[in-house]
Amino acid sequence: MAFENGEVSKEQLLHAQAHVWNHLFSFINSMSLKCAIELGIPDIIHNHAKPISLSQLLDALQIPKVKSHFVYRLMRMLIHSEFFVKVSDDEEERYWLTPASCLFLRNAPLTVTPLVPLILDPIFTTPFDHLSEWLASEHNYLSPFEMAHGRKLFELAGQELRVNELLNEAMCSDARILTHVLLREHRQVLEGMKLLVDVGGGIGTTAKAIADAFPDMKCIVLDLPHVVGGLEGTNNLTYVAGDMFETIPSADTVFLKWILHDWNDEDCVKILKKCKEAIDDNCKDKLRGGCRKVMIIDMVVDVYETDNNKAMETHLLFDIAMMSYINGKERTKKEWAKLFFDAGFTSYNITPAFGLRSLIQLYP
Ligand SMILES: C[S@@+](CC[C@H](N)C(=O)[O-])C[C@H]1O[C@@H](n2cnc3c(N)ncnc32)[C@H](O)[C@@H]1O
Ligand SMILES: O=c1cc(-c2ccc(O)cc2)oc2c(O)c(O)ccc12
Repeated sequence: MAFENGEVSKEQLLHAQAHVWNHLFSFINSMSLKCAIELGIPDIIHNHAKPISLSQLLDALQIPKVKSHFVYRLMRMLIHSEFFVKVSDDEEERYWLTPASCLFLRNAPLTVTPLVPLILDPIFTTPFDHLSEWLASEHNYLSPFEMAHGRKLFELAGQELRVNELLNEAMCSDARILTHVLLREHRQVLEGMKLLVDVGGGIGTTAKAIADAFPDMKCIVLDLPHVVGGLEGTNNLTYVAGDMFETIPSADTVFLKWILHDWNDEDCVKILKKCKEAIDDNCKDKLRGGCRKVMIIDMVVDVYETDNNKAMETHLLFDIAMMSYINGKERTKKEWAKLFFDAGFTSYNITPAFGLRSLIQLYP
């Protein structure tokens, strides 16, 4: 196909050019959002308790009037991206929140604000500068992240408190949303369990919510020493510092939320075999009984209709992100099934229970 010889129409040429512009400038979407969150615009509008005019917004931001037009343009961009809506009255246009900007209210129980400093921190964006070099290189770097920083992500998190905190806070905010849905909509999948181990459970947000909702269930959080070291458990919640590739405490249920997408197939099979040992060990202990299974919360790329383009884009973005941070991947139904059978499990079911993520239940 050539533009020069008239094979492609003038409209197609200009459409292609606009497509390129949109694509190359799309990082400005993230950066405009980051700017609004750093300025605290969602909280200002929320605290105002009714749609806010541009001049009221400038006053609250303590931004001089000479910059009014710049803030207007930032808001116009973010209205287009569906983070705010414009409400017009007789005098002037006013801004109000959307469901997406409500997720950025700092003190809201389900806030996602900690994702911004994580995903847009240079530690996490620099690996993308190394993507082509990594693909073309003969070095044995596991990921563009390792090529950029000379260390793997979880190694760096173990060495730099700031990175450890960025990761843990972001995971915690995700766990709050997930448990909100899990405990309201899918509570039955947890019923009857006596002992659950949350493998790579971070600082324990998910396990704590489950332990509080089921006081008769005992929960264990297994994670690396730099994550769980020094954390205090409760009556029915215990922290264990360890390595999931070595030992997973025995339990009737092993819970893996957003773990397997961090690892390649070979490592996933190793982890799943350890999970199977953990539930098989528990079976030998007849006193515990319970319902033996592994619960996985992760993406299944092809559970949605093929015409759900937005869901597909999110899956693809996560897939490239996981490849770049950690040599992980997002998997299709067929790829998941292979891991499960290679690890010795006999059956499984997939429920698209959490928006773009699914609940996979695996049975020995
Ligand atoms: C993507 S985070 C998921 C955290 C949590 N499951 C959640 O979804 O909120 C991955 C977690 O796995 C932990 N992790 C990485 N390698 C591990 C290992 N070898 N043994 C135990 N945990 C590990 C990390 O420290 C981190 O907390
Ligand atoms: O950098 C990240 C970000 C996430 C992430 C994205 C969306 C959420 O709602 C929460 C967290 O997840 C990551 C992850 O699982 C990982 O292993 C490495 C990096 C990140």
